[in-house]
Amino acid sequence: MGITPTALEKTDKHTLVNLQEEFNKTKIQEVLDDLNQELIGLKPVKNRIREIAALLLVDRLRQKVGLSSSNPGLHMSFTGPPGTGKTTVATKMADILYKLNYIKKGHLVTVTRDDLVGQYIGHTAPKTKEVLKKAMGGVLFIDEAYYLYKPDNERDYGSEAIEILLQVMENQREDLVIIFAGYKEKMDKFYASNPGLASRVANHVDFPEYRPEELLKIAEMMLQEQQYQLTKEAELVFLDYIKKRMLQPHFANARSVRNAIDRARMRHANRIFNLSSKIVTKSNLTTIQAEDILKSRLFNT
Ligand SMILES: Nc1ncnc2c1ncn2[C@@H]1O[C@H](COP(=O)(O)OP(=O)(O)OP(=O)(O)O)[C@@H](O)[C@H]1O
Repeated sequence: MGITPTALEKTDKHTLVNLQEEFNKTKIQEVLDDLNQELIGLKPVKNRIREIAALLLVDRLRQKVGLSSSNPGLHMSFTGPPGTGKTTVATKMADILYKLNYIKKGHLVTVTRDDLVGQYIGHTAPKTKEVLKKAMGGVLFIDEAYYLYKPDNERDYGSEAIEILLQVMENQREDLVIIFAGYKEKMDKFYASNPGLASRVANHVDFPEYRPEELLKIAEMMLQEQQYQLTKEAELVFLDYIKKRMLQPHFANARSVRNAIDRARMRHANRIFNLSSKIVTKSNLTTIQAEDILKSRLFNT
């Protein structure tokens, strides 16, 4: 079709070389490796982020060699229960977008409804615009985004904030990426009530709830970072603790695990402090024992 096989081959070869070079240049692999190392589990999320990164990279490359670019939508939706790594992954996503030159600064600004919506007439627009100003050049992460929309209250100022966000999403695509986050079911309802907004959110990532064994691994990783470890017995007790905690109200996955660890460290310190011998070994200082966890009120009920 006008192109000789040799010419086509040459172009193909040329493009292939560019892809590899471009990929190396962006240092995206480092971000993906960090993501892999820092977060336990989350396989589907990690795969999805890799897919999005690949799409964005290929699109950049197509632009470079003069091919049509589909102009990929950059706004995203991260759904899942609290403490499942949405904010952590959003930080990495911001870095990827920055490295691919889609945004100029690459920082993450995390907000909730209260940061965007005022309580009185005339307060919402300046509040939302102030947040947008801070987030320009980076990623705006709106946690529990569905609280922006209150269908029962016609005069709620949340819709004013949504209007402003919509304008920015459409007109300043070069400067700002928005990630809407929250529970899946509530987000689905939010999108259904705001089709204009939904149509501008191109990438959806769903964060699954962690299994107890994954939460134990997360705990062990967090402890290791702080140079602590669990005894074998403490491991089993902690797993038991997690299973009990999951059934309690306000359970927030890895965040609840982090809080539990903080409390276990407190009890550990107390135990060490009360030891009859005031000479302690390094192992005393680093080892969390079963009793440090068993003293949690969860085991007294
Ligand atoms: N898979 C994981 N491996 C290791 N640490 C994790 C993992 N998931 C979450 N964490 C840690 O748990 C804490 C909470 O995670 P993060 O804030 O990213 O969750 P979130 O889904 O954004 O929660 P929320 O929506 O409630 O703000 C962070 O300290 C994070 O490092």
